[in-house]
Amino acid sequence: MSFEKLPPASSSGQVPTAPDEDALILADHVSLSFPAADGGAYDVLTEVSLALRPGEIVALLGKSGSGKSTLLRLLAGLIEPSSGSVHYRGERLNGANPGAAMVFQSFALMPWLTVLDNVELGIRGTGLPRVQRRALALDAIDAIGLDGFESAYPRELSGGMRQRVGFARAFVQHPDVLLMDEPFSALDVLTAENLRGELISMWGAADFPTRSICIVTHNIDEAVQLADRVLVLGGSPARITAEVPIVLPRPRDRRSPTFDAAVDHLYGLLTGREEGARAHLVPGPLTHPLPEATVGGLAGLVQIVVAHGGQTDLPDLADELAFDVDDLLPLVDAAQMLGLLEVAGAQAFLTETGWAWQSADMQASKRQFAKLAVAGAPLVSTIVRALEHSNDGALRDDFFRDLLRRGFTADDAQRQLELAIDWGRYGELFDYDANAGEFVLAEVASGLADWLEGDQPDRGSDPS
Ligand SMILES: Nc1ncnc2c1ncn2[C@@H]1O[C@H](COP(=O)(O)OP(=O)(O)OP(=O)(O)O)[C@@H](O)[C@H]1O
Repeated sequence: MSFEKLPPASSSGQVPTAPDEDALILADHVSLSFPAADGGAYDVLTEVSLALRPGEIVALLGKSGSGKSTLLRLLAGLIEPSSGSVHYRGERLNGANPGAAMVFQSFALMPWLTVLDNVELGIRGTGLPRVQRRALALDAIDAIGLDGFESAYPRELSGGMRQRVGFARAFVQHPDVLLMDEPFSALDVLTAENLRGELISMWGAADFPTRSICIVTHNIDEAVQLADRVLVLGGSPARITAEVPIVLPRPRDRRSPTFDAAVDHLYGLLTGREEGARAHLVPGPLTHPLPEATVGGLAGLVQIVVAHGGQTDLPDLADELAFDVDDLLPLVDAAQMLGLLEVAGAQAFLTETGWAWQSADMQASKRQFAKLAVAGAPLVSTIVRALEHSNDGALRDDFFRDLLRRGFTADDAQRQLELAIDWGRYGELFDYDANAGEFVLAEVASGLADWLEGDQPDRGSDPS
């Protein structure tokens, strides 16, 4: 592929120190809100500032739903910030970013077009003559190892090959900046590893035209493997909560202690410190949503930690279970919310409460869970309190849905209700009548009433 000659991209792992005025893309105090159902606004990002500088790969790391893809779309100029601004080479964006090309998790190919036509789409509208567009597309196809497949249709290709087409469609634009939205997460482990390796060798080649890559990921390992700098997104609305330089030479050795230390550090930032950052907020269903964890999943996690003697290294545990960080973190968050686990750095410890819960018989375990959920899970306690104050111990689900819609999308609000129902039913706090769309107070919850009215519910105290 005929890449224009450029200074070699950084392959030393050194974080470049170019000042922000040299930034290729600059986000300046960017906030973004989506319209909420009640006519208000749902804030996704707040006051995010970042610079993508020449010679660096930056990873945007955050939990699911933290706003990573939204931030990437802002950098691409596909959506406009509600406040603040995005600049490309000093020019404020007003529409699609002319220096950026995107690679999507879903590949985003046109099923009715061949590989060649899909790749050529990347430079449609550039004004280049057809012959030249074809030649460039063929070069890009060649560079990404797809020659021979020019006339194949996406349905004839494996996932890895389809993503290669996605890469070629971006590379054919010779973009200054490559914006990648979880490009490897829909691929199987080996294919993803292979493609990551190829991306890094292209990045290290002197004639690779792209000056900076920004990759969205929820995979800590991937962030440490690829990035010169990791920006951690967290909070609600999300902001950049940490910036971690990864100063490791390439190719990076996953088994090295320094690689491990970087993974542990990021794991700690994702699991622990975010809680700290939110600690000043009065916990409520909107500020402290229920993590995506069922009671069954929680019990499983606690059992595994017990099997490890009550203490475990979370990245090791994720590896051991062949889990993605995205799978494990919500369970850990939920266990922390209920006081079953404590997390320090990347280490998780079972608390006394956790030990007691896992060794209790079924009825005692349900009673304990009820107490913990009312004390630690704001949405559960909100539902119990509201039911306690209703005339007949029953309330329409719309009441809670409307409350939640002040801070969540319709889908997320529904998911919060489903999780609360799972937790509430297990603790026999309330039941949910799906036909009537009603929450109904369970008898056991009435016993919690006095305790709930107390000043500061103590997780260990008895409600009765
Ligand atoms: N067009 C939209 N309208 C309303 N809400 C949206 C829109 N796009 C995203 N959201 C909401 O914004 C929040 C952040 O979404 P986003 O996709 O950016 O998160 P993410 O960190 O990339 O998540 P994931 O890792 O699951 O892809 C989510 O709650 C999502 O539901």
